[in-house]
Amino acid sequence: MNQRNLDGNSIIIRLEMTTKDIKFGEVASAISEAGGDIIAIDVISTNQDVSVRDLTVAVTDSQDNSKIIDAVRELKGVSIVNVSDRTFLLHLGGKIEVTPKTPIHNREDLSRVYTPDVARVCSAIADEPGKAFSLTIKRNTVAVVSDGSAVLGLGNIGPRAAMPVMEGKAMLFKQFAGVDAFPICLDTQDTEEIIRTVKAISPAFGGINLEDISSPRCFEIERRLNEELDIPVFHDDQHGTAVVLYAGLINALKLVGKSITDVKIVVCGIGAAGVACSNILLSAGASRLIGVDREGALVRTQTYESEVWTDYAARTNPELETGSLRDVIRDADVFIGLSRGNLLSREDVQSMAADPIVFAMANPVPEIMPAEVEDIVAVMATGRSDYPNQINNVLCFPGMFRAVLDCRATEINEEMKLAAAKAIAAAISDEERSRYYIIPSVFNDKVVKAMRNRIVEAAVKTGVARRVPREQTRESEEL
Ligand SMILES: NC(=O)C1=CN([C@@H]2O[C@H](COP(=O)(O)OP(=O)(O)OC[C@H]3O[C@@H](n4cnc5c(N)ncnc54)[C@H](O)[C@@H]3O)[C@@H](O)[C@H]2O)C=CC1
Ligand SMILES: CC(=O)C(=O)O
Ligand SMILES: [Mg+2]
Repeated sequence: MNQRNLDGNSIIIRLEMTTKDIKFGEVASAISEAGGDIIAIDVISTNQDVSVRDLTVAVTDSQDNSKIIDAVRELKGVSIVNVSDRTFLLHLGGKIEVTPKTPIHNREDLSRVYTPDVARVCSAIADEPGKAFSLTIKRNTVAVVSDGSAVLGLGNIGPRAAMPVMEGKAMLFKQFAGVDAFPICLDTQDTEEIIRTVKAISPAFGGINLEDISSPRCFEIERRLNEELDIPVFHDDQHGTAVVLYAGLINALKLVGKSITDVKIVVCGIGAAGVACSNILLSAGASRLIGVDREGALVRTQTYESEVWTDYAARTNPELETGSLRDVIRDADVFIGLSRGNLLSREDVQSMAADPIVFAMANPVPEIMPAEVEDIVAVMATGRSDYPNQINNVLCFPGMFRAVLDCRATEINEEMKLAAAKAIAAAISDEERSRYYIIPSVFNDKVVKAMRNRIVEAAVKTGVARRVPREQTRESEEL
């Protein structure tokens, strides 16, 4: 696939051609001159006079769309019936639905799934609330909760606009780990109201995945919910990202022959993801870690309004470096971006130490595009699925929640996160590891299974599992 297709979208143009006035080759040349690649042609109907076709055209950005459409519109003998964007088509009507497990054929079925017989099941749960795990969707269902305040790198775009991301996560939960997930976007950004609401909806769920809630509110919301609920609450932008980042860094450092205890690491964007990623690296032994946000490097000699930053500065930047990203990135071995797109320049990367590792993880646009530094980095990773080395929390949350639902964990602790990171890193053997392959693909079906078993083991060992899944022992032996 060429770079144009990797970077862009595609549109489908349905056009009607009058055969006496124009040949298809002329349409194809006009599209190509306007910057589009025709990647598929479907003939919808044709007769002696008129031919209707759908052309799927790869384009780099929305500006190209109008250029291409205008170029086709100007051709004599062609009229555009409609233009559709394939991504938008995929979202029409939303991406998930609820499907019953068994059909209701007759009155007897009806009485069993609903009233009157359902009342016996309700009473059994009322007598013994723990039975909710075996007799309702709780045992396999997770709420994906957002307030729309930090959606990808798009910022505070609100709960309605956050829904496509949360629906997408629900699809991934199901496809990769068989977990049922509900997208729930709340029309409030008030910490107390979010906590109250999540607690109120929690009886239906075996776990809560908090998503795209901005810092610093996300820290308090997660802490309080974990204290007040008996099911795991996991802010994925913090811990899911940290787990996958650590897994990727284990393999990247092996490639360049450097140790986490020695390398200088610069983390850009000290928000939800940046704080959690820094924490996991510090607990793995990183000693020369510097955080940078909008106002420059965080350093303990300064005071910050945010308690989180004050605490962060106290635990990092031992050499008290000050200044902008450009200043502190000099001689760094590792750059980790969890901020916004296009913040890092080629010159910044050139000023890093030999064999630089660049993890530009902002979505959808990374801090620097791989093409700009491909020739000068040892290892490059982004959060995107259209480049090699996707460091994205999608590699963590399906396996993590599969494990906690299977063992009915009450929480997700540090041991369980480290077990997850090690299982992900170990999916790549010494022979397989390369600068383009430091992290397994989300389509590698061994990853969820390996993670699940190691996380359940850690949960049992640390006493947070309410049951040991029957297949655990057998599967652990297989791996
Ligand atoms: N690849 C992955 O798996 C993940 C990627 N991300 C990406 O990381 C980014 C941050 O996400 P969150 O931590 O959830 O958001 P957040 O809103 O909690 O944090 C973003 C931080 O970046 C800082 N920032 C913004 N502009 C900056 C600049 N010019 N220089 C330095 N810092 C700047 C903000 O001040 C804030 O502290 C987003 O782009 C998101 O898409 C987040 C989670 C997972
Ligand atoms: C991947 C993800 O969770 C994010 O970019 O926010
Ligand atoms: Mg997110």
